[in-house]
Amino acid sequence: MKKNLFITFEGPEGAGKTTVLKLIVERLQKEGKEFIATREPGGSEIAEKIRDIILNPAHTAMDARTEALLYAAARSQHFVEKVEPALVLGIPVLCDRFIDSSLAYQGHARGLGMEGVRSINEFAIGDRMPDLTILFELEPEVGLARINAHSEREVNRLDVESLAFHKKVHEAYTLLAKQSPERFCIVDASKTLEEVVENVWEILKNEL
Ligand SMILES: Nc1ncnc2c1ncn2[C@@H]1O[C@H](COP(=O)(O)OP(=O)(O)OP(=O)(O)O)[C@@H](O)[C@H]1O
Ligand SMILES: Cc1cn([C@H]2C[C@H](O)[C@@H](COP(=O)(O)O)O2)c(=O)[nH]c1=O
Repeated sequence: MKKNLFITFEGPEGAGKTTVLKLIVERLQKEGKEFIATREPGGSEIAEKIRDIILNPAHTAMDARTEALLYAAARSQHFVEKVEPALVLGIPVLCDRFIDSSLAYQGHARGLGMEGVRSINEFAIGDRMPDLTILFELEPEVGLARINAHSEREVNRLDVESLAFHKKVHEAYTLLAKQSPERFCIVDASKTLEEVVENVWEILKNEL
């Protein structure tokens, strides 16, 4: 049976992706599994620098196309430097956000169109899609309330978009999951953190 080597975590702001991934990483390490965990935008030195430019709240003048191209540039660098080499060696990769974030945020919520954004990403990374995507399903209001409740979290340029924008992001994820049911696995992220971690673990434990 083909192994799902390239696994991405997706979903709206504050859905718990980063927190859950950290806890899953601890479990996998305890079990002595070989894998890498990474994130987008970022995950490599150059891509982290691009992340700083994209997410800087002072960059209010950033054009939507510039934004989409910078995400794709960061993805290309991260993919070539970190993701692809691991996959070639058969090492599983767990990635906090990937191309679906661009389709949802830049393609749908920013209104650039999913097909245009898909095509610049094809230029960036070819046709390599994740094997499995865990979608953290959560109403945007709940996710935004979670991140606003934690004042220590750095607020980025996308966080402060309108509720209407975040509703579009949520709508896009629902659409993407419907378009590719063979790849998406939906987790109810409104449950307690412990429950969500268990649900994700159930999905992943046989994959890695
Ligand atoms: N199931 C949960 N119930 C309640 N709070 C949660 C849950 N999961 C995570 N949180 C809290 O919500 C906040 C946001 O979580 P986290 O940063 O992991 O989300 P995220 O999906 O990575 O968000 P973003 O994409 O915006 O960075 C954190 O303070 C975290 O402790
Ligand atoms: C990969 C990617 C991300 N985004 C957005 C989504 C979030 O608002 C930020 C990343 O912050 P996080 O705390 O690391 O989740 O960037 C995007 O709009 N497009 C993308 O391709």
